[in-house]
Amino acid sequence: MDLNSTNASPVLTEPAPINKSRLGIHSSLLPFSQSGAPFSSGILIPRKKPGKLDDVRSNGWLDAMKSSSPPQKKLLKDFNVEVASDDSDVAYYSWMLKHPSALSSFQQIMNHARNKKIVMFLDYDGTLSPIVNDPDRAFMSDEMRSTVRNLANYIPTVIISGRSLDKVYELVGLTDLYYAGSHGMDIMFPVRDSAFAVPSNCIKSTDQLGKEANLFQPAREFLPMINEVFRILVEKTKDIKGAKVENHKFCASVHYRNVDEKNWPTIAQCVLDILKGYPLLQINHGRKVLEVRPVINWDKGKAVEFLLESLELNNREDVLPIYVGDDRTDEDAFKVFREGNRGYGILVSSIPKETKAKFSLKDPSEVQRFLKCLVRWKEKNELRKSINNRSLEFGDLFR
Ligand SMILES: O=P(O)(O)OC[C@H]1O[C@H](O[C@H]2O[C@H](CO)[C@@H](O)[C@H](O)[C@H]2O)[C@H](O)[C@@H](O)[C@@H]1O
Repeated sequence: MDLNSTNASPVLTEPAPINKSRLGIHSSLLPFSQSGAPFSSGILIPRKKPGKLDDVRSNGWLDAMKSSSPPQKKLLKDFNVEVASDDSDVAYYSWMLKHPSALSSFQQIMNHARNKKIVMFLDYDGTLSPIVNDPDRAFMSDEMRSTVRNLANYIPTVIISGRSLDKVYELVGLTDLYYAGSHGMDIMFPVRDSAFAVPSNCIKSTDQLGKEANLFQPAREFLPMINEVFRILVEKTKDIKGAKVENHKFCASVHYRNVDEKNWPTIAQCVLDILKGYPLLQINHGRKVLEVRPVINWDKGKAVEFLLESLELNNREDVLPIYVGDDRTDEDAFKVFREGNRGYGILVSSIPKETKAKFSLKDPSEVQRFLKCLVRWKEKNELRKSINNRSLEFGDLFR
């Protein structure tokens, strides 16, 4: 990805022509035509996508909500598998033939990693922390934290999450990592003295340790809009029992995990009605969550490419990126690896799911085992290298 070419770049290299993007966002970031009626705040709005249905029953939202984190039986039915009592295991194991366990394929993955630099991308919720009812209590275990810390000693490690950058940093609490929040719309990366051309719309900031860092925020102009919508969402959903709205800076999440299923149409219709006033915002379906985000052409896949580029590790034969995630938003990163025939996507799922990931892991405890194996493999390699170096030095004594 050439970050400064106007075609591929998400980044403005010159001031945007005013009639193209009053938001200051390059047209390559907007997925469809921008000729439309002026927005009340003076922002030019894109023409609405044709054929969008205005009712949650007819536009597929309700179906998507029901199938997010579905009970096993329902999902197996979706996979056309006859479900009778224990058949779920059979279905899972036959799915694993297509997406083998990253644990049992560990040696195969490491064979491929030989003489390559691994870069690890880790999603947070459902990958490092188990899915729980209260998003404020989705903590990773101390053991997982120390595993990730050990990993980062050997391998550049990025945490990439739908949560805000600050929140995910607070939850992970490790300094030697890279972080991307708001589904990759808020990226902090180190300042380097190198050939990497820092995109012109990056801002200088400081990281958690007070060190100079770059911030890349391709949806920065949407900040007031997201804040406004967040406040409206909170207000309009306050009487729906169990509903919870989170502000993740460049996106807002409306949780319905704790809402009675009979009220799902109400919460969905409420979000849809609010979004009718904001054509520059769209909805993504996560795990029992509706995520409101800008319509810019940016996702976790683009963020992964951006981060690799900024670490000067993109499109290199000697680099093996690995991405572990559990969510639909992680599919964008899996797709980048699969289509580019580089790197490995690992889906965390205990049920069969349609995915672009090559491998699978059942749950966060398997993720931890996989990361531990990687640390051990790295430790052994380092030891081997230092023994080799020492025997070379020893050999020098006799030369
Ligand atoms: O990209 P991620 O790090 O996976 O974040 C995705 C969303 O994760 C959180 O919600 C999910 O986890 C919650 C805690 O386990 C769970 O209660 C919820 O149902 C899940 O959707 C987070 O709260 C969202 O804002 C993130 O977008």
